[in-house]
Amino acid sequence: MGLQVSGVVGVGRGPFSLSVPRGQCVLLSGPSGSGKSLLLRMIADLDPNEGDVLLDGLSRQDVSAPEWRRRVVYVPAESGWWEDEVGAHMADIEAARALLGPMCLPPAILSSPVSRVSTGEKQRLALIRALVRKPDMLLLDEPTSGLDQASTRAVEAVLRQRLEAGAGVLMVSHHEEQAARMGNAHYRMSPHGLEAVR
Ligand SMILES: Nc1ncnc2c1ncn2[C@@H]1O[C@H](COP(=O)(O)OP(=O)(O)OP(=O)(O)O)[C@@H](O)[C@H]1O
Repeated sequence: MGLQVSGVVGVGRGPFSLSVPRGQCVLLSGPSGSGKSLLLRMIADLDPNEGDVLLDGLSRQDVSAPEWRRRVVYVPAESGWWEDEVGAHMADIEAARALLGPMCLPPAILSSPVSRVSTGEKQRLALIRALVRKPDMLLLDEPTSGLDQASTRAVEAVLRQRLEAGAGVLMVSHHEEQAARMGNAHYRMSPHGLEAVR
């Protein structure tokens, strides 16, 4: 059970193979520009690619693209916002409200204009936006980069709850300590492809 990626090639890269069992957090590190974001985007089927990607044995070819991206959600390092107000982006406003405290965010932030929200707040709100859609797999691109220690620990605690509830996480991170705290497995992206660190 979980995510199985086999022989994925695209944008002149790969083949990449890895697995993310449910309940586990898999870390992905590697030099800037080595293709970590590209791999997450290919798994979410946001960039052209070929190869087998299965969730709990179900091939992504057998579900619609929007349904695949709801189940296997990609959260970029910098998310796009298209409405004026933060709350208008949340598919489930009550579920979003319930996550504000655990993410160290003030209750009033859902009614704030996006333009008044800080970069670190937007980063956590983008994660909340993804979480309220109840994905099975979270593909997170540096979800705590630039956050202070308290906010980083808060995000990690929320992710740990999701892992305990049976979700899987594939997360780009450059922090060794975070890998030790969160990662059940760790891959490094190198010019030769993915290398298992542990
Ligand atoms: N759709 C695309 N088509 C072709 N090349 C792309 C595409 N998207 C990104 N690239 C290129 O692929 C390379 C890898 O980019 P990517 O964003 O995946 O790196 P990264 O490992 O996530 O880097 P960083 O740690 O700096 O975020 C870059 O040189 C980038 O310009």
